Amino acid sequence: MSAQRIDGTGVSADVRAKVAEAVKALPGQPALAVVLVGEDPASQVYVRSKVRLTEEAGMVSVHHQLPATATQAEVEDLIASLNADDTIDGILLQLPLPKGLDEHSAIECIDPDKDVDGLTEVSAGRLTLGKPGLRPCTPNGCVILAKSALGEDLSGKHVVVIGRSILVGKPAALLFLAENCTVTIAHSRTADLPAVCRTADILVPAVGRPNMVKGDWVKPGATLIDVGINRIPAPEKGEGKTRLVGDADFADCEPVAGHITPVPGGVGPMTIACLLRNTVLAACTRRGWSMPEGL
Ligand SMILES: Nc1nc2c(c(=O)[nH]1)N[C@@H](CN(C=O)c1ccc(C(=O)N[C@@H](CCC(=O)O)C(=O)O)cc1)CN2
Repeated sequence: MSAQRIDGTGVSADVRAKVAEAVKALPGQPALAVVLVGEDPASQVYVRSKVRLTEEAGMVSVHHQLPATATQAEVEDLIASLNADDTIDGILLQLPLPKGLDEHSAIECIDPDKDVDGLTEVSAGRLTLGKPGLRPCTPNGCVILAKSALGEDLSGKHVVVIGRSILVGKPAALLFLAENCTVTIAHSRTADLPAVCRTADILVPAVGRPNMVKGDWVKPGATLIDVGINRIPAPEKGEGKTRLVGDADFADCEPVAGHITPVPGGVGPMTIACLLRNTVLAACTRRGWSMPEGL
């Protein structure tokens, strides 16, 4: 038996369609400001997608580009001006920042009510305390994909998240906990990692190590939500060519798992869909609009 593939591209398109429907019913247009510092090619691609998909969902998108030589003060002054701009509902600072800039300090400048990435300390605190707030996009996407495979009720499932990053691992663990899952966070110092992974009903590798999770790390029938998006050399495609792979060895895990996300086309597209959803939620909260149903 081979695992059923979880179609992240399709699920993310459904989320974006719901966002677009919700936007039509609002009394005004939510606005997202995207800040890109420097010219990292991957970040440029992601920012272009964010701008295009924000507009396709019927929202306003404002793109701010700063040079790689921008100072910490210039980045933080721009964020402060976006905080003060009442027409802006969401602020996204594209990561990573160029070397020499302090990401944490810059993120902390974002008004938590406009923090559509869910990365400020206030957003993290709200998530930890189970209070309403804006949730980090990639982890939110993981939960939505798990539900698309297993149904709305994830309670009692044992989730093993591999990785403890602030962007994915820790918030993913908290989001699955909020779904009444039993959660284990595994990491580089975890003893007998394969054995821990084999206890998971839902396995969420988020470490950025290509093909690390092997088939014999997966409990038969388990759901594998692969957060890793790693570019590796692909000499079979020609000299200098590359391809994307996840943190799980797909060919090895697919015969064992019950459901599995591919890379590309799994968790990645959910990140932007959840960002658009957060932009609507931020606009509704800030402007006192009632929250659209079904979002
Ligand atoms: N401020 C943030 N910066 C970054 C985040 C984030 O959530 N907030 N996440 C990543 C990059 N990212 C969005 O910004 C992102 C990554 C991947 C994808 C995606 O759809 N990937 C495709 C493959 C794309 C390709 O061919 O390269 C897939 O997995 O199918 C979307 C968004 C780091 N920075």
